[in-house]
Amino acid sequence: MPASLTFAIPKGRILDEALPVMARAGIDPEAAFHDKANRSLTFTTTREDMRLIRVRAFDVATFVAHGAAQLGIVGSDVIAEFDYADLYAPVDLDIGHCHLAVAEPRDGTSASGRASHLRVATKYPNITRRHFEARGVQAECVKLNGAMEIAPALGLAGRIVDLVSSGQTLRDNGLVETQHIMDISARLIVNRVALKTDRRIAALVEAFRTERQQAAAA
Ligand SMILES: Nc1ncnc2c1ncn2[C@@H]1O[C@H](COP(=O)(O)OP(=O)(O)OP(=O)(O)O)[C@@H](O)[C@H]1O
Ligand SMILES: O=P(O)(O)OC[C@H]1O[C@H](OP(=O)(O)OP(=O)(O)O)[C@H](O)[C@@H]1O
Repeated sequence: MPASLTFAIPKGRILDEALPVMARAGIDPEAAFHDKANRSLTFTTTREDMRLIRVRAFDVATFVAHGAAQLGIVGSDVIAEFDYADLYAPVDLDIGHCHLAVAEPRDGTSASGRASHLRVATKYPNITRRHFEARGVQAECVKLNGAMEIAPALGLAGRIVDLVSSGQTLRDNGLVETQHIMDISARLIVNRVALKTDRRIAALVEAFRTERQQAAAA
């Protein structure tokens, strides 16, 4: 029996969309996975040689980049933020669509002239710094892990960089989008070394590619 493969999936909102894609690629978690009362983090699957781990979205990339998991599913926002050399994202799963944007108060309270130095609240300090640097602006990032939208009203930062989908969270918190940074969707990610050394990984990448082609043609 070959060594078990570990597939990391995020606990959050991508999960519901990811499960049917995984099922069509031949991976179904055991029934306990769907039991909300179950606190286990590791689950068996319909493949004898694969287990799933359910972790936070940012940690999916970390587990896969370090080879602790060989495969995973994560948003392209997380991939861009970490920029891990050992992480390869071969398949766009066409789920979890949203975009990353700069936003500021609708009433203009953050716009104090043409600032060359900004303070930005975000979960994405690396993407944010790169985005502003490319425009000749130095961004001082205040790292938050959620609820970025309340930062401007409380004076923590003049602007935020966060994910936007419907735009409702921005609207409900008196913010407007001022710059579109990048479109986001969820990707299959694999560890590069594992891809080179274990043929099962390449076969799984192919299974996900085929699943996407069939979904697009349907
Ligand atoms: N509003 C949205 N619409 C579509 N996709 C989104 C949206 N918000 C987040 N995503 C995608 O889902 C991923 C996980 O987001 P989610 O909000 O579930 O995680 P989280 O709760 O912020 O993370 P954590 O598990 O670390 O608390 C993001 O990395 C992004 O790719
Ligand atoms: O444009 P919208 O459709 O309103 O979606 C955007 C919101 O969705 C995400 O948050 P999430 O709901 O995942 O909560 P979080 O604060 O825990 O990240 C994101 O961080 C925004 O706050």
